[in-house]
Amino acid sequence: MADHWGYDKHNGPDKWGESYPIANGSRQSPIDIKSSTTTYDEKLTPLKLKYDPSTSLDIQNNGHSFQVSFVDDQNSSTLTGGPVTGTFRLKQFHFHWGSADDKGSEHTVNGKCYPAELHLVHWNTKYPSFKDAVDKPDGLAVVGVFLKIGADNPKLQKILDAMDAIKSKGKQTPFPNFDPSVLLPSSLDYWTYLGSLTTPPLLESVTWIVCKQSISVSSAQMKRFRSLLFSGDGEKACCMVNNYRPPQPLKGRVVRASFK
Ligand SMILES: O=C(O)Cc1ccc(OCc2ccccc2)cc1
Ligand SMILES: [Zn+2]
Repeated sequence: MADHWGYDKHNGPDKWGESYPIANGSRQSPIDIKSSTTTYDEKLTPLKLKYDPSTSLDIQNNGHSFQVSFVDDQNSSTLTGGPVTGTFRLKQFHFHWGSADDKGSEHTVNGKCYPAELHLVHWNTKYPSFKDAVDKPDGLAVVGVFLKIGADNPKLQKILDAMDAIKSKGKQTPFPNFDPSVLLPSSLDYWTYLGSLTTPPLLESVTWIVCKQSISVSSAQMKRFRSLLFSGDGEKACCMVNNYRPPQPLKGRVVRASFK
């Protein structure tokens, strides 16, 4: 792929395998979660997410999504329990969304798409840093939360208010004192399986933890997400929409449920 990867016809998910052969690997993400074929595992413990708002740093448009990054030099914001062993540190969260309310999530449930999906990215502290963890089979744990069209979600307001400052690729602005736990659903029941990054380099290093319960977002709020640009200042404006990879083959993997 001559140019950088993206989500267009010429550089999108169907083309990623040309530069990243692992795109056709044995544990790629996302997947369609077929609830009737998941297995309840009583050994799965509750997910423990402990987030310290003082670790939130900035919000940026990276040309593929927008992401909020966190200070990760201590165990201040962590994921423990659930399907993982040890302590994973929060590095960043970002979203994937569509050009309309009928698509946008990466994981699907019984073939159903949601208009957006939140990913909270954590790395395993058995490794010295995110960069060391990102290519290890047990390196990352990503919590996925579906966004479902409903009432305005006031918990998204701080993020939406920052969007004007990060409209185009490369823009970044301080984003202090944000508690990502306000974005979690009331129930932390989850599905879990072994998968990958859903963007290049598509590394097969993610323990996925997908929440069964969604959070709300209004159509008007989704329109604000779609006002962001993939393009940088001075480039032909290209709306940031459909930044999602479609479901990938399960290839014999088991999806476990933390709930009956
Ligand atoms: O949440 C996802 O979509 C999975 C995902 C998780 C982490 C991630 O990090 C980007 C990154 C990968 C490798 C090196 C540097 C940065 C990219 C994607
Ligand atoms: Zn993601």
